[in-house]
Amino acid sequence: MQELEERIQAEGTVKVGDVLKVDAFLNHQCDVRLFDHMGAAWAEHFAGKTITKILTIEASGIGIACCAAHHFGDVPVVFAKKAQSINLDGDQYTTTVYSFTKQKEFPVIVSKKYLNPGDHVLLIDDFLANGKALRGLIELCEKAGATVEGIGIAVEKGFQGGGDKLREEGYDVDSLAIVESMDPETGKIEFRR
Ligand SMILES: O=P(O)(O)OC[C@H]1O[C@H](OP(=O)(O)OP(=O)(O)O)[C@H](O)[C@@H]1O
Ligand SMILES: O=c1[nH]c(=O)c2nc[nH]c2[nH]1
Repeated sequence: MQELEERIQAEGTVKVGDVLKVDAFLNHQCDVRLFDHMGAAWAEHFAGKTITKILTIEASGIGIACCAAHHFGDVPVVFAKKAQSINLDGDQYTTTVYSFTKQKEFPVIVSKKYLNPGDHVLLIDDFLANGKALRGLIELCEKAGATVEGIGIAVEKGFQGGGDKLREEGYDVDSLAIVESMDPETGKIEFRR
């Protein structure tokens, strides 16, 4: 998606440790017009599929998923929580995920009320790096008996391999920008073509 690639080139910075910082528009300050355009791009890609629910993971996937939902008939958006809470009651599907930016393991929890065997799920997230967050969401869907119809990602770091492994396994992964290489010393960012 050209608009997203241009924003990354204009406002993104490359940090050591394979971190691309795009918090001016994607995952701290949020450009909702851009999010809307991203939702439209995923709707075009997944046009032939029936989507009954969007599933994401807190925190950074939530805003993007909510904007995308408008393009899928305002389907419900469910986000997996990364901490237990007195506000979480009843039976839950749980697993654990290693967080790329926080560098520690988190529980990942969805109430059984909000993920069902009849659901046809689109997974949405801001970043795809090693694929840990998506693996957690896929596991929750498997536990619920829900079908993963596709995966919509804003920025995939292709050189970390998580996305290509999922594609090899047959998942339909639509990443709107795939960073093939990035250099913290020069700041150069190259996209997959
Ligand atoms: O493919 P992976 O290696 O799993 O990396 C991608 C995940 O990393 C980030 O989550 P993180 O927990 O780091 O931060 P967040 O709380 O801002 O969502 C991002 O939001 C994705 O969920
Ligand atoms: O802001 C972010 N930058 C990244 O490079 C990244 N990788 C996973 N999650 C990420 N979030």
